[in-house]
Amino acid sequence: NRQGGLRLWRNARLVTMVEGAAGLGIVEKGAVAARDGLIVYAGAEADMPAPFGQGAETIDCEGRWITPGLIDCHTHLVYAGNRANEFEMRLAGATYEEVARAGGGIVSSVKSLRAASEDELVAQTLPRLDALIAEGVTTVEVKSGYGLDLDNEKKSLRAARRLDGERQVMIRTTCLAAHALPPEAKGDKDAFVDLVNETILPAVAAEKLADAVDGFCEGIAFSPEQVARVFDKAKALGLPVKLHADQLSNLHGAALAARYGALSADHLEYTDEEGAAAMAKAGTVATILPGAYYFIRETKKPPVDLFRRHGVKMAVATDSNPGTSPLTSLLLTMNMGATLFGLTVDECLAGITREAARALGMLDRTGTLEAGKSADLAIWDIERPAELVYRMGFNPLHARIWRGQ
Ligand SMILES: O=C(O)CC[C@@H]1NC(=O)NC1=O
Ligand SMILES: [Fe+3]
Repeated sequence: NRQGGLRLWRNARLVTMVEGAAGLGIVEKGAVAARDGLIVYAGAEADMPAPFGQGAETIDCEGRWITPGLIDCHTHLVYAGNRANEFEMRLAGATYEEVARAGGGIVSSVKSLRAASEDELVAQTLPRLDALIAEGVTTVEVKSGYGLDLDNEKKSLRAARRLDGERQVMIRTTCLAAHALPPEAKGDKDAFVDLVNETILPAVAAEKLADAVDGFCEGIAFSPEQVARVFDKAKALGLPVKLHADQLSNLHGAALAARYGALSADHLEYTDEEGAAAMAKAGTVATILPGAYYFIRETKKPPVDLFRRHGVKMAVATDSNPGTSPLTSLLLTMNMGATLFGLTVDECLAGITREAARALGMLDRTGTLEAGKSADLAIWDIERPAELVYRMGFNPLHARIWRGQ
């Protein structure tokens, strides 16, 4: 019989990601014990208190590496249809403006989402979620942002919430109603922000459909002033904020996010030193999204050196979305972060575990191999952790454990 459902993974090499430990917090000859979905021990097998060994269901990991379950802390995973046609148009030389005039861009995803039922959204999202899960992802953040009216934003967030009923995964949802202007808004951004603040956010908060609120601070989207109005409302509703900031220009979105104590500011290609310093002071995580940079052939890289110098924590995520980052591999995302932006192996692995958990306000529950946290593990057929960043398009996952199962 198993002692109180105790499970023990032994004879492993641990990437604990423990804060403050040197590098990856590696423990050779390590073991992880879990009971009722929580880690009760993670460390050297020789130091493990005796009770955790007795009566446990024991798995010999045969020297394999164990990391925390991976966390994709920035996705737009719930959407309908796709925009491969735009991709072809752009390859044929069409500009973004020509694509937009042809009905492309975010607006085309809005039309597709509005035409899809909640069930259809779930069905179309599951294959993308399965691709992430196949690589050991145990927590995924999912944004709305293609509904842009009350019913369709709620439909999107309900579909996102349903994902953790369909799969063994932790889903965190974010309301990104301030993503783009819907056609019916006829260019009136301030009136749309009123709709977001007076109609959408209160209803989303009342039904607990979102764990955070996000916005797109950009010339083609919303100004810092308009984002500030949305953030004031989010704060009034008791919801944490995050921001798509300084992606295509420097509107000082990073500093704005920091001023609101945002969990994270994301993209950040055009962020300056003042923004980095403000983020460091506020503890706002910099979420690096190399997939979008790569896919839209951006040339301005996020200021990784400034983040390092100012001690800004960095997360790494897929930004999985149909327009600028149709990417569903967190492993490939790490390779892009290293190859394109010079992130180190340690920064990439921290970026999809501990720092991704921090960007979701979930560091108390996951992101490292420590007692008391959810027993979310990924077990790998690799000789050294760098292999998880080095390869492009190869998945060395041996086993994925979510809440001890
Ligand atoms: O093109 C799309 O569908 C989303 C684009 C995506 N959203 C955002 O705020 N920045 C982006 O790159
Ligand atoms: Fe995004």
